[in-house]
Amino acid sequence: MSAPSDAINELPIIDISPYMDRDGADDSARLATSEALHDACVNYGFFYLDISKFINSEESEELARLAREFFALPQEVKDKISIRNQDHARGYQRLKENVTNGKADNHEAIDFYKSVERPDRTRPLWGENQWPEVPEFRPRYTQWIEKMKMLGMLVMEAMAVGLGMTTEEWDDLRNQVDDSFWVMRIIGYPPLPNDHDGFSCGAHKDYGCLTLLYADPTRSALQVFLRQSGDDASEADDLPSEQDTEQGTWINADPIPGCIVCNIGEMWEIWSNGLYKSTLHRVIHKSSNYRVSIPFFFEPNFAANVAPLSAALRIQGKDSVEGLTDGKAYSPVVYGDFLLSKVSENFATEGKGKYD
Ligand SMILES: O=C(O)CCC(=O)C(=O)O
Ligand SMILES: [Fe+2]
Repeated sequence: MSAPSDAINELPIIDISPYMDRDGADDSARLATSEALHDACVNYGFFYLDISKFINSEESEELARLAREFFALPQEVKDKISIRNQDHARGYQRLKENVTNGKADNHEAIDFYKSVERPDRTRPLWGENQWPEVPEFRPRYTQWIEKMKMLGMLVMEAMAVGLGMTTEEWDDLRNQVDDSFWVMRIIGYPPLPNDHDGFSCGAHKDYGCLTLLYADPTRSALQVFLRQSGDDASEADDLPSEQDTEQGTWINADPIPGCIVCNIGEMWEIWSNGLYKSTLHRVIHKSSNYRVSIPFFFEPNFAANVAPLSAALRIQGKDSVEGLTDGKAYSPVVYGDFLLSKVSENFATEGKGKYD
């Protein structure tokens, strides 16, 4: 397998500040951000978001420090908040407890989901979050969740403009994400031995809406699969090939100071009727340090009915899904049903509900 190339010159960097600073930025700055997002979603499905005006680096570094403090605890202390005590989704998962493409992932993690009104730990995903007893952990991460929810909403609005949606169309889309059934994972990656042919996290697509990933400065860990232009997306859908393929290459998406990595999940692929790509990615971490990453999955509302958007169909020269005669429209899904079907597959085979 050839070494992945450096993504820094390949994945675009998008400044979201025109959408954060309503008074300071003019319409043309916002439009430039939206157009850049549109291009990035058509061509890559992955990009860097410059959030330096929104989050200072000490804040995210402190999250990584708190995560390390938890992962360094004895196994039996970490197991006290195991997913097995709850709904098999919320809580701690041991090293290699997660499986992707039939292989154990070389990481441990804690998952948190949006709280539900009447928790029931016997119902998949419907339990309560379990917080480590590490001092400051809960308030710091709670603050992060609030910021990521706000950021997710701004990126959604900017993407709606990039897709050419009218104000009414954006109102409809906003109603599908304004009570986001978000997920936050805190992941710890010990190094993979150099001669190991496994994965820290196997190749997968995220299946929701937007992933907002803060990762510590470790390089050469997260890799993104870029298709060669002109390839038919459906060919690459059959991957997850873990090998280099004819159709594309794996590139590194190394952290850039002041930026987070953002990628779109399968819900955006449906909304955009395939115009936007949900892109395969994986983690191979072989450096000597313990890596920490914190993906925040900004998702649709649990009850959202996700279907191709008129704005995407207009770009594709199709007036409406009903009018399509070639049958090439993505099928709608109710987000919560889709999520449960993914998680229950894991319940059946693994006795647990891994998020992705
Ligand atoms: O750790 C990373 O960089 C990526 C993790 C990831 O892709 C995921 O949790 O979905
Ligand atoms: Fe992912």
